[in-house]
Order: sequence, then C-alpha cells, then structure tokens
Amino acid sequence: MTQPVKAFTIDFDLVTGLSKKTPSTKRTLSSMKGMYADQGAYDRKLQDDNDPLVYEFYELDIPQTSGDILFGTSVLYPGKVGNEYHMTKGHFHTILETGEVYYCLSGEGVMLMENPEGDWQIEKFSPGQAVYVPPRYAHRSINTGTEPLISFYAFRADAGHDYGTIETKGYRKLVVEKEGQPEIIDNPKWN
Ligand SMILES: O=P(O)(O)OC[C@H]1O[C@](O)(CO)[C@@H](O)[C@@H]1O
Ligand SMILES: [Fe+2]
Repeated sequence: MTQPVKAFTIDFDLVTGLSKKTPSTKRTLSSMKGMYADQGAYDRKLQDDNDPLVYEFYELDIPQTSGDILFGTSVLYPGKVGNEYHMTKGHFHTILETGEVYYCLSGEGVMLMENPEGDWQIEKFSPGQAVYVPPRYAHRSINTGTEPLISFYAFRADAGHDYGTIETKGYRKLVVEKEGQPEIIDNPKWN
C-alpha cells in the first residue's frame, strides 16, 4: 500500500510572492535563448544587465499523480527585451487536456494562450482576478506593468510541461510596447 501524503501548509508572502520555507526555481534571461523576438536586444541585455532574473516560481515536492495538485506562486519581474515585455517561457501540458488556474495577487499583465488548432486567446491579469486556462492551451504570462506580476497557480500534478514548438517558433502572437501601451502583434517567426 502506498504511504499517505502528509498534509502541509506553506507560506507565500503577500507582498513579494515568495516563500521563506522553500527555495524557488529561477529563470534568468540566459535560459530563454531565442524566445524574444529581438535577438540583438536580448544579447545586449544579457550582457549589460548580467543575466537578469526574469521570473521565479515553485516546484513543490508533491507526488505527480492525477489526484494531486501542483501549486505555487509565480513572480514575473517587470522589464522588456527590445519592445517585448518580460514573459515566462510558456508551455503546453504534456497531458494536453489539462486546464490550469491562476489567481493574480499583484501587478498587471496578460495571459497569452494558444492551442494546437491555431486558436489564440488573451486574458488580463489584475489583482483579485482569476484567469482560467482551458485544456489544450499553451500559456505564457506577460508582465506589462512596472511592478512584479505575482500570481498563484494550481493544476493537476501529473500534467507535465511540454515546450514543444514554443522553444523554436514561439507563440503566434507577441505582446510589445507601442507608444507606452501594450499591443498584440503577429510573431514574424511564426509561419
Ligand atoms: O514553464 P514556464 O513557462 O517557464 O513557467 C513556469 C510556470 O508555469 C507553471 O509550471 C505552472 O504551469 C509554474 O510552475 C510557473 O509559474
Ligand atoms: Fe501550466
């Protein structure tokens, strides 16, 4: 018989989004090679800002079964690469039919989603709003503001992460700053 998993409680600070109890997984700019549209701006920023931290999140030690739930906070720091806002890599779930929920605690931004059939959707993140990512949709958080974008997420623990075409072609759409405002444009690399 398998051992029952022990209940636990974990802290996530309401201001920083971070936990004192457990270390986060950190993604710095160098882990996102080829993902920003402006390669020149990426190379310059990597060097000038000494490989800055773009986002961090939690990978808690929870069994990856269909009945368990992976959860944690995601803290996406503000900034841009060229005119493209800081974003997460984004992923499909390996079990494609898996949805996910994000509850925005602070900051502002958007969740960009697309499915393999070519549909894409975008939802706004603002404090107190929950975004539902439906099954089949790759999802990428984008910070369009000037403060960290902090959200709490939960999804079925055996879903897995599939970076698939995202690491090579990216998403069909990009979110860039134009005249001080976020704008959705076609990704020139997607064809
Ligand atoms: O896999 P990515 O796109 O780097 O982003 C990681 C984010 O996605 C999640 O896996 C949730 O789907 C979180 O752990 C984290 O916020
Ligand atoms: Fe996910």
